[in-house]
Amino acid sequence: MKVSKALTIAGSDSGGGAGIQADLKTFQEFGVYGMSVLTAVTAQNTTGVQGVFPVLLEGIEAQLQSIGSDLNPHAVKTGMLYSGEYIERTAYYMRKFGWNNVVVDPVMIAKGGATLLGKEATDAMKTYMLPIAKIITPNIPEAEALTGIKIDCEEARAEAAKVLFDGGADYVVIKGGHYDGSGEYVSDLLYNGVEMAELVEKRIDTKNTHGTGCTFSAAITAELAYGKTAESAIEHAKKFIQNAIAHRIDVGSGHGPVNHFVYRRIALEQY
Ligand SMILES: Nc1ncnc2c1ncn2[C@@H]1O[C@H](COP(=O)(O)OP(=O)(O)OP(=O)(O)O)[C@@H](O)[C@H]1O
Ligand SMILES: Cc1ncc(COP(=O)(O)O)c(N)n1
Repeated sequence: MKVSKALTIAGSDSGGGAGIQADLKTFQEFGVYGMSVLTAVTAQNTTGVQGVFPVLLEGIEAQLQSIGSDLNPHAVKTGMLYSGEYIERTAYYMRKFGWNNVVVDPVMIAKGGATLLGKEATDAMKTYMLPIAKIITPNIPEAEALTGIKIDCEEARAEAAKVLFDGGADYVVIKGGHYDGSGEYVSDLLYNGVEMAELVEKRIDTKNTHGTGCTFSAAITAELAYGKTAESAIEHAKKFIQNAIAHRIDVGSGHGPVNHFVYRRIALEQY
């Protein structure tokens, strides 16, 4: 049986809510064969990040070479890339193997405030990752860091989306989870170089939002692996993350994860 294959290049979250674990769980939920290149190990749980331990650069290159020489993913996503040097080498291998269905989630800071990407790496993200990104999915603080634009209104968000498009991404999604936390709705802005569109859903009042960004971008990647268009992949991923936040599971005492197996659970509940 032929299957669609997706690769995540990201950090490990020992707590299982974000990073590689969120990505692989999401790939599985979408029926896509998941593969991983680990960039860093984090000691992490629902209360925060207790430690960050990068994988040797040599180890990252070896993993990329192993995947590229044999497994040929249909789509690839990046998450926590740790440093400018790691970004540059990762981009090199992505180009070398001709991976062009690429979703870049420019992970910089964990929800609890821990730094997951060195400040010096912002330039590397712009130089090496933006030009190979089919879709880039920053949250508001990440879009601000990448563009230098303070996003405090819709015009500023649209301006930032244009700057990221001009930097080389084919599609820009600036996520609204961090935007106006008191609003009734949460909106993500999608820009394809021609028009701006808003993806709007009801804001769910919950503290279980750990890993929302990872899960959302992994769902987009899974859909791209199936051969879906970018627009349709983003739309479906938005519905998935909404369901995964809404059908909450309770794990840990802090900011819990989203429900990665929500579709399976809904299917089981229907019996
Ligand atoms: N409370 C919420 N209710 C509904 N949707 C939400 C909520 N919080 C986030 N989202 C959605 O989840 C997705 C991820 O957005 P968010 O802005 O939280 O990304 P992020 O900060 O990169 O996530 P993380 O860093 O936690 O992985 C977006 O589609 C966003 O609209
Ligand atoms: C390994 C890893 N990658 C990404 C995130 C971002 O997720 P969040 O902002 O929800 O903490 C994380 N916490 N850990």
